[in-house]
Amino acid sequence: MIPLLHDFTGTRVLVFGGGRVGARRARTFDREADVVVVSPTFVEESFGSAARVRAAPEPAAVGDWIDRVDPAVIVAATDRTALNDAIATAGHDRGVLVNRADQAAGADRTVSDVAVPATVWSEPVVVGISTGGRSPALTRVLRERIEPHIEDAGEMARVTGSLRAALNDVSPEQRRSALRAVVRSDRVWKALGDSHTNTEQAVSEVIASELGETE
Ligand SMILES: C[C@@]1(CC(=O)O)c2cc3[nH]c(cc4nc(cc5[nH]c(cc(n2)[C@H]1CCC(=O)O)[C@@](C)(CC(=O)O)[C@@H]5CCC(=O)O)C(CC(=O)O)=C4CCC(=O)O)c(CCC(=O)O)c3CC(=O)O
Ligand SMILES: NC(=O)C1=CN([C@@H]2O[C@H](COP(=O)(O)OP(=O)(O)OC[C@H]3O[C@@H](n4cnc5c(N)ncnc54)[C@H](O)[C@@H]3O)[C@@H](O)[C@H]2O)C=CC1
Repeated sequence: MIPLLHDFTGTRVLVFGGGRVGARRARTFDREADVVVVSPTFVEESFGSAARVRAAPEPAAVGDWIDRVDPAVIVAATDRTALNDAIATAGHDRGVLVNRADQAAGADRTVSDVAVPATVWSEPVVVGISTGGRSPALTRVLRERIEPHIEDAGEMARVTGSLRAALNDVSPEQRRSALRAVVRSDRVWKALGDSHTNTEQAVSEVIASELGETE
């Protein structure tokens, strides 16, 4: 499976199942989409700002729910395999993305079947981790290990994003080498993680030394 990034802003996501997994999926998609969770019961856990609808649709009624909500993604997170099967089929029939929580999608997987990776955010940087459905326990541990390495990446992205725009009076080669020097600089990374150090100054010095050397 190849990871791709989707922008779900302005879309709806329909989750079937109000257990721990349904709640987790609701929180995942709540960052961008309007989430509706349909379930006869809901765990005592945050569902973000998702709308909770108390209902227990039978397999035959799933299509109507999808047509009414018109979601970009459907999540099958109920504890009933036959129902999750019906949800997946109804989603495939309508060309909607389907995420099944109860199986790592087998041989009959289609391009509409999507897996949810573990994610580490340092906005706007995001890291997704998957074991191809083989070992969610490993996915979780890898996520925990990666987290501390990503903490300052969002700030680095912002700093170098502004630099790309600001370095408009040098050649493309110089701009590239300056940006590469900054993202590789231990000094700049250290400054990002330390509120007492002036990041801008560290960046300026790295650039000056880099451009000085290449001129
Ligand atoms: C295929 C997938 C569904 C999909 O596509 O969305 C899937 C499927 C299943 N998970 C199961 C079990 C567990 N899942 C977790 C945790 C997470 N599982 C997640 C994703 C995925 N899980 C997708 C593939 C991800 C990949 O490719 O690696 C994460 C990343 C995201 C999330 O769920 O929000 C989240 C980590 C969040 C984090 O902490 O970062 C733990 C660990 C724990 O809880 O400590 C356990 C228990 C330990 C174990 O079993 O390993 C079972 C068996 C259920 C049973 O036994 O009944 C199935 C079904 C099956 O495999 O058949
Ligand atoms: N992806 C993952 O990380 C994991 C996946 N799983 C799988 O996902 C499934 C869900 O896991 P949990 O949330 O822990 O289970 P759970 O048993 O806590 O939740 C299942 C939810 O489905 C609801 N439900 C029952 N009938 C329904 C209907 N007709 N319509 C809508 N909702 C209905 C129940 O009321 C309950 O809220 C499990 O059966 C398991 O196979 C389990 C653990 C982790």
